[in-house]
Amino acid sequence: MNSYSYLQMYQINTKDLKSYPIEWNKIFGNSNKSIVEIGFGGGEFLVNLAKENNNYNYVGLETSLTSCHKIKKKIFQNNLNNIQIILEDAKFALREFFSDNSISKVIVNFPCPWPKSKHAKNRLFDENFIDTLSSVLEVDGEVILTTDVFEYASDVKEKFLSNGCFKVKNISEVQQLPFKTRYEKKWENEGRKKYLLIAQKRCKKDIKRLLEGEFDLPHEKIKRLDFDKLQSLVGFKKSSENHNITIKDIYAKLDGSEYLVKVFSEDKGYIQSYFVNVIKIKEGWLVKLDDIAKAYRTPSVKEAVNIIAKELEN
Ligand SMILES: C[S@@+](CC[C@H](N)C(=O)[O-])C[C@H]1O[C@@H](n2cnc3c(N)ncnc32)[C@H](O)[C@@H]1O
Repeated sequence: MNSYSYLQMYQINTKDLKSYPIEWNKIFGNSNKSIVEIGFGGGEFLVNLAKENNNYNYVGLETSLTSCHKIKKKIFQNNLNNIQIILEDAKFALREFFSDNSISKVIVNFPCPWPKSKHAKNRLFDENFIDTLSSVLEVDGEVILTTDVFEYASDVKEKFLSNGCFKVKNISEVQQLPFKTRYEKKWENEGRKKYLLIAQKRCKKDIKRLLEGEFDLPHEKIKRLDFDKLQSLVGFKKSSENHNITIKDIYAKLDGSEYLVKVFSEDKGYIQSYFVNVIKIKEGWLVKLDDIAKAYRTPSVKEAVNIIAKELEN
């Protein structure tokens, strides 16, 4: 194996899956329970945890590609086969990729606190996320949050209590984590304190997932293509209670046999940017979700393919 081949390993290509939630026991080839770390950063905590205890499967969720590369190097160097990672927003990933009652612990070390109220929507712990935790954790399963911001810990504690499905221990000050992380070192150097919050699941709320079940690539056939109609789609917007769709632009292949429609869509706050292809085929034109710049086949993505086909057909 050359020195960078490990970059292809340990990461699930979640957009390629044919069904959701993910069957983790098939991925790991065992019946162990799962522990999930959100925002693993340099990967110090998750890798050491996985080295120490082989009785669990470990899944790391991160939005930073650099962090994913860093942890893969550590997993490879330690020859671990009990960690998989996903490059994705944890609010989406925890809800869509894990079935009910399937996780033993969710660990979050030093999440970004987003202290300004205008940035509050970026905070990890919101009401929907706590509903997700109440579904995906097993009964008695725990959320273990460490933060350097006491107000953040108290705000999260209040949210767990108002959800009603969690028993929450008092926030305590901790001296050090079992494995030191990059941010723990950073805050220690600045003399900041660390606070621990543990919430234990007691009951379950039902959540609606966007991706449950089996998925095919959405596609529609149309007989003729009116180029003026295609062009007029730029700027098209559709908003409904649960999703929004905007057509941003259209790109053409030089020989006119294929067009790429650039779409932004949002499902319950989850935003995707992707392409819908309009391709010449023998019997007319095929409108389908582009399979190179991939998107999850959420309701808004399926609707975008249908809308484009319908508008072109009219
Ligand atoms: C302050 S750093 C802490 C990193 C690490 N836990 C540590 O203690 O060194 C927060 C990390 O969370 C990640 N992150 C932020 N929002 C996220 C989200 N919604 N889903 C997954 N990861 C997220 C960031 O990319 C970043 O690596």
